Amino acid sequence: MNPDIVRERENASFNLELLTNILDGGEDKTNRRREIESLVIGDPDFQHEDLNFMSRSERYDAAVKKSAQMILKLREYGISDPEEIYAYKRVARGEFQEPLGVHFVMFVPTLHSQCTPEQHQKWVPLAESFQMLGTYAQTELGHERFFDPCSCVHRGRPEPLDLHLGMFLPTLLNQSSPAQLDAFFMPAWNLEIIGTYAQTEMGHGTHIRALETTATYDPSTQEFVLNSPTISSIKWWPGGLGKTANHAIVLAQLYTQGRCHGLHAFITPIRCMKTHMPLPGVVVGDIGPKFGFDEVDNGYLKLENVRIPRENMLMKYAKVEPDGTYMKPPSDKLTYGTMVFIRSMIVGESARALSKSCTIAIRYSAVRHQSELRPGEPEPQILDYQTQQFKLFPLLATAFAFHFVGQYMSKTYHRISGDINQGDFSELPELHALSAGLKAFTTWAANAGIEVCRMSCGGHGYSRCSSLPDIYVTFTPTCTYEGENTVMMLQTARYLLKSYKQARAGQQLTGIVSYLNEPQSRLQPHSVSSRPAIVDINDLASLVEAYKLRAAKLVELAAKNLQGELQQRKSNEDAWNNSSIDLVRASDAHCHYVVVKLFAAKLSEVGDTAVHSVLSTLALLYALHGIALNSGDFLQAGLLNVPQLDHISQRLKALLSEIRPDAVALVDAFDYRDEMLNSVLGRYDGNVYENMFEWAKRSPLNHTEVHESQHKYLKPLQSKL
Ligand SMILES: CC(C)(COP(=O)(O)OP(=O)(O)OC[C@H]1O[C@@H](n2cnc3c(N)ncnc32)[C@H](O)[C@@H]1OP(=O)(O)O)[C@@H](O)C(=O)NCCC(=O)NCCSC(=O)CCCC(=O)O
Ligand SMILES: Cc1cc2nc3c(=O)[nH]c(=O)nc-3n(C[C@H](O)[C@H](O)[C@H](O)COP(=O)(O)OP(=O)(O)OC[C@H]3O[C@@H](n4cnc5c(N)ncnc54)[C@H](O)[C@@H]3O)c2cc1C
Repeated sequence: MNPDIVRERENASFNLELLTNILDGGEDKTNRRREIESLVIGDPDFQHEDLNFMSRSERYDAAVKKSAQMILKLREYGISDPEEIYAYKRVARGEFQEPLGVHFVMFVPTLHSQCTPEQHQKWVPLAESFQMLGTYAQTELGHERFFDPCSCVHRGRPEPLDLHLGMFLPTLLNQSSPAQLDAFFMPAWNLEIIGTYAQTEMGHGTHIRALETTATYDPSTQEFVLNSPTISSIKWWPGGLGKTANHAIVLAQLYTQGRCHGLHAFITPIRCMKTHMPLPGVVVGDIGPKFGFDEVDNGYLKLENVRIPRENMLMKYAKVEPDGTYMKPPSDKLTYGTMVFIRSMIVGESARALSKSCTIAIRYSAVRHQSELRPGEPEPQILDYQTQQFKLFPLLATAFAFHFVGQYMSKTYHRISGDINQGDFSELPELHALSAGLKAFTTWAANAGIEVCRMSCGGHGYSRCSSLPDIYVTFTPTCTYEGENTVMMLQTARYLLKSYKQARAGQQLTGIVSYLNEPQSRLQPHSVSSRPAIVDINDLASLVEAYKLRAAKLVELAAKNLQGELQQRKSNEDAWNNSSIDLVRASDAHCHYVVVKLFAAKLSEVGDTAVHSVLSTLALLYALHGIALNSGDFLQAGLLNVPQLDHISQRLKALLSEIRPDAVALVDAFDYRDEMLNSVLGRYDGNVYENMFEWAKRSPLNHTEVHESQHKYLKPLQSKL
């Protein structure tokens, strides 16, 4: 063990095990998680060469193999609790995505949430399916509960089966009639059906109302005919589509009786279940190498008059009768349910990606010595530089904040989606607004934070042995997929503005936007001199209040600007576009408030004094750092005065020093085993240099002493010059 890192751990002011228990949700949960992680770590079937030294094809191969092994072993061990499945997969996958991800997390849940009782009768009876479930049946949970797709949503490294687990299965679960569930869920669960979620097209990802794929109902054969009418309508991006999947949930414009009824979901067989060859009329393949996601075969799909039975339309909400009569869903946004689900889960993924990056960067900073602080003295640990602390500790605080927000988002999703399943759609708009905004807010912050962590490791951060480049390329698409972040912020803004208008009209708001009801007088702008600053920079409750007032102020500002535009210009749409910078700013402030509020609220649940103290320091750091970064907003809202800015900056420095002795213990509390971090820089024992040397020796370029290019090009060149 590296002596620096040993000393760091000895200096910790709190019992890190207690903090780990808080992060896990209890001591029992920590113990069980560790038990499960050990199942993978001790399993020779999961030992393999570092994927960094493999070609893309080899990585895809290894990822599919790993997915298959994981599924078999989970069933063999009888691990069925979603959190336990998640814990198992987290280690088995390391930084790699799971090829079956979207099958389980998007495909099956979509089926589940979109089937009708009539379809239920037609397909294999439910009970038979449960018998086939084996250990899952033993839990005696309701059909919607025995499989929790949350267990499959986690973005380590991508794998080809991710879309099957991540979107295909969840969509199955969310949108199938019970009959469809019986027909498709078990084959999907048993991987006879490997599904993906094919929504995005080459021409449109965001504006899904403009998708061009058509599904035209033919009553004479009771089939839908699927077509990709243009080049831009080719499905593009779905994970696992290129090589792995044999079915896709295809989102297409439904035509029946000569009318278009908008976007609906259709289970579409794309490859023969025996030979895996593409079916007639199906043109399918891999879209080629990307920024990351090497293990995943993101694919294209062109449909040429592909016929599927009427029963393959997911009909829990909208329906097409045999004669072609269309029946509307209770809400046309229910087709979007899978996206809301994944967005909610991505919030927790932001916390994980950032906490891993902080673990690597902070451990490395504790063992890396560089430059001189005081002449003649040994080189200090780079963690002793104030600037290094300023880079890393606010991110550490952010990782904790997002962890708690992720827990909240997951709970809220389950609560509201439970109501939706019971036919109560009243909280759907709030769920959509919250999940869209927090998905964008947390992924943007984590994405930027991972890169800061990488840079803070100097040159070695650039090496793949640090794992930081992998974490970055794997995580960064969360800012784009499941709803591009700016677009998501604008969706949240739409809800905020609607709520603001309702509040102005005297309506009592509930939920997270209820602060918009507070007396307008508190929100009037005051000149700094005429109004005492309300922020007590040492009091978290006061800071939460300041974030709330800032959010209210920015929502009001956006609303006024929009109103101003409307008075000057012609259409709502132009006015919206001309106010969209303000709208995104308002959403951002709203989300920031939610995060600070939830972090502060978490503290009240912490009993242990030492853990409470260190978490309070982090919460204060998070809140004050956010104010420093956005000081213009707080000044503009009259919540802060200029002298206070200097106090904040002094207080921030003091907080960095307070956190310094606990920094390594704080990242240890995230409890990532080396096998999960897969980072030479982030090793628990801190023995970085010798292991970096060993790692480099395994590079394929070192397999021979002299590379063949010497003989092929350089020697001949030398002889010519
Ligand atoms: C941008 C929008 C939201 C716009 O939709 P729209 O129908 O044009 O809506 P609008 O006119 O702006 O608003 C109409 C109304 O619909 C509401 N709404 C919009 N989305 C939802 C929702 N999900 N749940 C509940 N409600 C929703 C809006 O709030 C509006 O409500 P309102 O009229 O204000 O009451 C939509 O098109 C969208 O969600 N685009 C993003 C596409 C996306 O997320 N694609 C994901 C593809 S799968 C993927 O990326 C997999 C990743 C890989 C992996 O996970 O591994
Ligand atoms: C790794 C990866 C995996 C994916 N997996 C899947 C999958 O499994 N299944 C699937 O169906 N799709 C998948 N996708 C596609 C993904 O969902 C889309 O790329 C995403 O929804 C964004 O849409 P877009 O590409 O059309 O971006 P665009 O909408 O073209 O965005 C480009 C720019 O335009 C801006 N913009 C667009 N509309 C607006 C607006 N209304 N207001 C303001 N600005 C706007 C955006 O902010 C952005 O800056 C995947 C993508 C990636 C990268």
